[in-house]
Order: sequence, then structure tokens, then C-alpha cells
Amino acid sequence: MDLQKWLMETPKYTTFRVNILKKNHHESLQQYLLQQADVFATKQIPSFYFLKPDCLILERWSESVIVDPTGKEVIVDALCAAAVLRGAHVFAPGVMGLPSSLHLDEKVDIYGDLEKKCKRGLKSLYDGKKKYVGTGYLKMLRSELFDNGIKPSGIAVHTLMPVSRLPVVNESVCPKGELLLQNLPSIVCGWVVNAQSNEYILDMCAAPGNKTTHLAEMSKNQACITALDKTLEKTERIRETCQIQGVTCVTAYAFDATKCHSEESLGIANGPPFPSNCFDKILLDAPCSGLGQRPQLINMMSPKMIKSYKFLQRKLISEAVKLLKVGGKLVYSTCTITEDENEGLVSWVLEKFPCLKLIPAEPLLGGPGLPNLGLDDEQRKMVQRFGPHIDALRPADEIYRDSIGFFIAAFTKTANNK
Ligand SMILES: C[S@@+](CC[C@H](N)C(=O)[O-])C[C@H]1O[C@@H](n2cnc3c(N)ncnc32)[C@H](O)[C@@H]1O
Repeated sequence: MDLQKWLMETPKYTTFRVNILKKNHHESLQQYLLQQADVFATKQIPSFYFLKPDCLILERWSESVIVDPTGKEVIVDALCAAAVLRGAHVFAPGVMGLPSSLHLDEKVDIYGDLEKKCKRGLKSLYDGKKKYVGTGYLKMLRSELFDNGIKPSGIAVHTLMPVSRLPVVNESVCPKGELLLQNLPSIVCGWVVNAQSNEYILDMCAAPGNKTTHLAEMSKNQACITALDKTLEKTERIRETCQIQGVTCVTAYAFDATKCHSEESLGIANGPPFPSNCFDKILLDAPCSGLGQRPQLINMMSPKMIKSYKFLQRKLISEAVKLLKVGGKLVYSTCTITEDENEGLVSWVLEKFPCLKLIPAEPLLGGPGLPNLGLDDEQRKMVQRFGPHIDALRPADEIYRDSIGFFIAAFTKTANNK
């Protein structure tokens, strides 16, 4: 399948990570879907099932459920439109324009601005390139969205049905902290780290803490996890996620992870920087160009910007190599599709650090790495690339091919690198 076309399409599933530290009330999800089914006058709710105890898959409404467009248009920005396609409501900052004739609770059509040309506050019909993404009920009027000095927040359009037919659902259908919306490859990334109790684990780029909390939950809240991100605001997000999920084994610090190693360090308990060879496992979920996100209705990133990430990733992984114990495991991941940031980065690491050995990033659920990028077939089989392609080397199941573009590699350290 054509990669660009795939990136523009919406995945067919919604995935939740299930918090195994809490009792799960997934019957609340069923109740919610039954209520929605009443609204759509159908008896059939979308199927949902557990792929693993910590991973719940929710499918789409059947094609017999039809919500007709109304002809009344609300324009939202492209990011907001993509979120609607994945089953979100429209939040006020994403609204670009709507006519003044609309009234509260009126049924409206949601359109995404595909050119980033719509001026905030537009009243007339938008004549730029736009895409119909769903139908919903208007919950805010122009005055609440665009009046001078207003910083709008909250739900502006209550989405009824996106054109993708994914259920409009979020974590709030179950008691707090039981479910977390998370893309399937991100959940697989946690499985690859496979956190165990009493392990010392570093999550180098952790905010908002979605993978950090997964690791904590896998370890039954008994690993010793250090989470870093670069600003205080971001580390606050990690703490909030931990608090919501009931996770207590994580300590978060605002710190530049490109500088988190120092021989003068007094040890993990004193916070960053850390000494050599001190972590059993390290997750580097790297800052990246993010080009694997789906659906991508528009992308304004310049080629220069895209090319810049590999340098930051190299700095971060070089730091990780020093901090990893001999025999420890380093997991590297990105949510992008570029060669430089994925197979290219692995190939660079293997050349630069003879003390690192590529190991299978098990469980191997995505496809293999791409050919002709410095990895031989054995090495390609050890990494995971999530995308639409079917590679005979290791064909991935449909559910793993229909999520976002993602990459995972795992290494172990065979000798001290000093
Ligand atoms: C892909 S996101 C991490 C997502 C996170 N692992 C999760 O699953 O919730 C990458 C993160 O790297 C952080 N970051 C970028 N440069 C950094 C640096 N030099 N040190 C620490 N964190 C950094 C960004 O702030 C961002 O939060």
C-alpha cells in the first residue's frame, strides 16, 4: 500500500492501555456504547476485546450506522480534524470559523482546513481546501470562541460520529486511571522493555508519562523508575499521569537527557546526572519528526527540520550507552517513518558503539526494518517497523499494520564502554 495514502487514512481501531494495577470495569465501556447505540437506533455495538490483559482494542461502528451531513459548517484546524477522525470531540482552540446564524445544540458538520489558510473567526463559508470529518452538536457560540481577549477552552462541538466511524470515546467512560488511550505500537514498546520489579529503569524522554506508567504497571509498581523530560512543566505532566494511574514507583526530574551522565554523580537516588553502568533498562522514546501519526491531513514540517532530529537522537543514545549496565537492555523507539531516525540510527549506533549488540525487540509484532539501510536481514528481523508494508521476512498481522508509523529497536551492552 502507498505510504502517503496510508498516512492520510484513519486507523480502523482505537486502542486503550488497561491499568493492571486497578480493577477493570470494562462493563462501563459496554454501557456507554449501548447508550450510543440507542442514539443511532441500532442494537449492534462495536466489538471490543483484550489483545493482552493490558491492551484493549475497540472496533468501529458497522456501516449500517449512518449520520447524514447537515449542510451547516464548522471549520476546525487540521490537527483538530485528525483528532475528530480518531473519535475526539472538538475542543475550542481548534475551531477556526462558523456562521453567526448557528445556535447552541444545533447539529453541525465538522470540516478540517487542509491548507491552514482559514482565518480564526471566519463567518462566511470557507472556500479553501477542506475535508468533512464528522457531525456533532454545537456547544459554544461565536461570542464564546472569538470575542476579543477570550482564550477559549472546553468542548466546542460534541462529536456524534466521525466519518471514520470510530466510536467517540475516551478514558472518562471508566473510573479514573483504569484506561489510557494509547497507540498500539506504543503499548508494544512497553512490552519490549518488559519492566520487572526491583529493576532500575530510566525513561529518558518521558513526558507525558504514558510509557513510564506502563512500565511501572508491568512491574506491579515495584521497579525503581527514573523519568526525565526537559522542562518543569513536562515533568509535572509525568507526575500527574502517575497520580491518575496510581503509580508510585516513579521519580520525575526536569533535566536535559543529553547531559544526564557524569562520573561525579552520587548515584541514582540523588537525581541526574547519573554514573556509568547504573540502569538495568533504559527506554529512549526519542523526540522525533513524528511523521508516523495518522491520520495526517497536512504536514508543515520543513525538510531541514525533519533532518535535524537524528543529531539529537544520536546525542541521547550516546548518553544512554554510558548509563546502561553491562547485560542491561536499551530500547529505542520513534513514532516516525524516516530512515535516518530508525534503521539509519541503529546502523550508526552499531558502528559507533562496539559494546552494544542488537537483540530481538521481542515480542516482534511489527514488520522488519527496511532493507538497504545498513542492516542485514538478521538485523532487520530484530527490529520492528510499524507501517502498511507486508514484508516476507516477517509479515505483521493486520492490527499491527493499521496503527501509526512507529519503530522499535533493542540493544544489550556486552562490555563496559569506557
Ligand atoms: C516522543 S515524546 C515522549 C513521549 C513519552 N515517552 C510517552 O510515551 O508519554 C519525546 C519527549 O522528549 C522530550 N525531550 C526532547 N528533548 C529532550 C532532552 N534533551 N532531554 C529530555 N527530554 C527531551 C520532549 O519534551 C518530549 O516530551
